[in-house]
Amino acid sequence: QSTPGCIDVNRYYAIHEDIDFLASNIATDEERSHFFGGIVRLAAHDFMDYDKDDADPMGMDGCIDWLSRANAGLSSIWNSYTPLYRLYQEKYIDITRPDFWVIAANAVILLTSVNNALDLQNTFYYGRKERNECDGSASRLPSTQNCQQVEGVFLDRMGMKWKDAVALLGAHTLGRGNREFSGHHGTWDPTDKEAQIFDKRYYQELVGRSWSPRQASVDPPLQDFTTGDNTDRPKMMLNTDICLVYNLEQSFPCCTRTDLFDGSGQPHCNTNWDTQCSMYEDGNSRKEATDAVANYLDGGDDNTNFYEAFRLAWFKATTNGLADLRQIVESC
Ligand code: HEM
Repeated sequence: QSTPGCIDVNRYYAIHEDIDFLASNIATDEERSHFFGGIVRLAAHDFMDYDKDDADPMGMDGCIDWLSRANAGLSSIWNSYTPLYRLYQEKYIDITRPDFWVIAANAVILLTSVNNALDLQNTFYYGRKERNECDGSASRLPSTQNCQQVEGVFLDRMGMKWKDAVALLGAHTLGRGNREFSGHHGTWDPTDKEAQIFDKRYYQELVGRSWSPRQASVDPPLQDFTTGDNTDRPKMMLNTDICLVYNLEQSFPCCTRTDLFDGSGQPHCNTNWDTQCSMYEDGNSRKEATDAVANYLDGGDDNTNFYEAFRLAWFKATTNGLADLRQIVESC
């Protein structure tokens, strides 16, 4: 019998097996991509409320403001009826909620990474404390409006670098947005199958396609970017994704690749938007974001640069401000 709350290697990977099993019971690619993506998003929404300069820094504490619009959709992953929640209740209740969320996300990342190459066990630490009230946490979460949101969360409050922010946003390669949750509908990757693979596809999509502005919703008014034929399942990028490479403050409304045409000479950009989005010039601090994108794209199909940057950024984000964390042990 293991010590309550203790996490050893067996237990850590047992959670991986359980999540793999839950995923295998999901009937469609669309739902499975949301299951994977939703688990990673859940952990991210817990750590993105960290503010190093506030008397109550928050961060990973298992506390989400469930009533806030910023968190809409997370309850389809975590509430008393969901398989993940039930798994926790039945087998892992002695582990704190934030520790469990990180392990669950680590499991998704390992299971969905190419050749199961991104194992985050060596950089996993446990012992996070959980809380049930975190008033004001949702006001620290980023909206999808512009790059200042990205800077506010990752650089100003979480104390990270652009390369970390860009690596973390690469997680948008998993899962989808839903019109009933955030109002931004579609996937960053071209298919629901690809939205279940944790790889550098997000960056390839970001720089490789003509993204044109789209009105995502009228009420509330939301704008994002889309590409191609959207009849059955839209593809999307948020302003906070596009702005890692393109200077929207300077050139919006614009299309990201006015140089791409189809076989009959028609531009890939939506014909309403024929202005080219500009890129950041040397000296602009956001150029660091673009350089990070280029770095993660390096090496053909090899994901090493992205994986190693993600490992570091994820470690920082999931341990930010926390002391007394412990490495998992061989045996409890
Ligand atoms: C500027 C920061 C961010 C913004 C503005 C943002 C915004 C969004 C939005 C609007 C959605 C769609 C939600 C829905 O409709 O269900 C979403 C989904 C998602 N986000 Fe983010 N996000 C950010 C950062 C992150 C980070 C740091 C991670 C993880 C490291 C992450 C992982 C995901 C994943 C995996 C999904 C898909 C969820 C699903 O399939 O249900 N996001 N994000």
